[in-house]
Amino acid sequence: MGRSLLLRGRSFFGRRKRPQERPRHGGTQPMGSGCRPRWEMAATLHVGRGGGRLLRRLLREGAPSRTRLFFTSAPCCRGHPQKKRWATTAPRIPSTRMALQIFDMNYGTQFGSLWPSIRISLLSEQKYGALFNNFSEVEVVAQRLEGLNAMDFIWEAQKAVEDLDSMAEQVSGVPVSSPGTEAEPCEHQEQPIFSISPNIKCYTFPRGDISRFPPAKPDILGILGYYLLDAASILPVLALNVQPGDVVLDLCAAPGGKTLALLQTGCCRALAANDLSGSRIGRLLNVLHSYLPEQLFNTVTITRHDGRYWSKRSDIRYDRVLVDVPCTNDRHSLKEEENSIFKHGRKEERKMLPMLQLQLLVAGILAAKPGGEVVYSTCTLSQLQNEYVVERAVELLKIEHDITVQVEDLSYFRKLFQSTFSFYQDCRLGELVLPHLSANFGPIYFCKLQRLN
Ligand SMILES: C[S@@+](CC[C@H](N)C(=O)[O-])C[C@H]1O[C@@H](n2cnc3c(N)ncnc32)[C@H](O)[C@@H]1O
Repeated sequence: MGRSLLLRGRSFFGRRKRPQERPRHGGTQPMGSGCRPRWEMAATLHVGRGGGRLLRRLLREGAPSRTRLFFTSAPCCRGHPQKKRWATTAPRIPSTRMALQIFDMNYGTQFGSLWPSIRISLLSEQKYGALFNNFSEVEVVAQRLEGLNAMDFIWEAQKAVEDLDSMAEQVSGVPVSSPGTEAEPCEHQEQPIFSISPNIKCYTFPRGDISRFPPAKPDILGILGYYLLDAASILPVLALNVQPGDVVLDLCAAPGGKTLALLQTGCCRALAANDLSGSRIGRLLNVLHSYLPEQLFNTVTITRHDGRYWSKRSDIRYDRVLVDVPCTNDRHSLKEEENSIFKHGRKEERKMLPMLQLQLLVAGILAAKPGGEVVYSTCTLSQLQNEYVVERAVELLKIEHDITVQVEDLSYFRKLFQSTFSFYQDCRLGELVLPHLSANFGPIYFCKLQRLN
């Protein structure tokens, strides 16, 4: 590709000129404007192949005195269009802005008229929940949280549904099921059975209340009373419906919010917490040490493997598997430059995310025993990383492993938790919590699958 060199005056490539060398009227002064420029030479060289060599020689040996060198974007002598050249210092668009541009393009189409409201919520301050630590001084911590006017949204939701059910019973005279109970099949029974992991408590401030939780304090044993997280990220753990004696795998576990929630159930006979990242495993270990008594450590195994190849490493088949995959992490990507997947150099990695997610989900399902249950979750709104991944995994397991997977209905989550979260109504397979200014949690997508054979 040819390039052209414009030779004018002197001073090139960053060397500061002495004041007497500087043209009095500025270097861009047009010729013939009445002021006599002090440049001795002004020339444009059109150079084809070998232009780089010429430039290096000029730099080494020095250009003629009072000569300025410029690259121009003039077409080269062969008439080919000039390739645009970027200085290495050209400012790059910040990752947060890049993320917003891409979201506007994709989510504008995906969510239509809902997008402006989701967008402003994503750009506003996020709301937190306090995951209650059952292994701390429970009464003191509960009093402290209730004193702040926060409520356990899981208990509130179950109570509200129980109240509705008993009202319905009184009106119809037909018994209806309650949350968390496996009722006998019954012809009259049309209410769904709410099956959620037990013993998990998570405090939130009421809708519209944007108060913040103070940091948790250690008790006399040094154990912290609650863990702050996006309250919607508890929903995938609730959906997993861990039962007493279950052997559980958390395939992408670090930094450990959901691992901690799984342990709060008190149901895990054994829990394998795995992650690929060593530094994030360090954070997971810190979390477990800060929140659990030592005797509970016997039930937890921490490993650092590539989750995609899990079943090649372990023969254990699990009752429950959580696959909380890496994703575009939408809220974080709009706020933080650091570690952003939208950084210039991470474009390829970003494009490959759905493939990585698919591989992790397939590995998670292969690690489940027949009849076992798997929850797939992300913190993105992207259909490509959510529903498409689930669809592809179901197809792939059938074709390549002859394994049948059934997607389970989680629509009762919408009814149960409607007063705390804003749910998207048009998901086909799973559930999606949409950020909303009055309940600024999420985005969290979760979908439950059962391995049938
Ligand atoms: C969304 S985060 C998990 C958050 C965690 N479940 C929690 O609640 O704190 C996704 C995690 O997947 C891990 N990861 C990425 N690629 C992985 C792989 N191939 N195998 C296992 N873990 C992986 C990342 O290091 C990251 O910690």
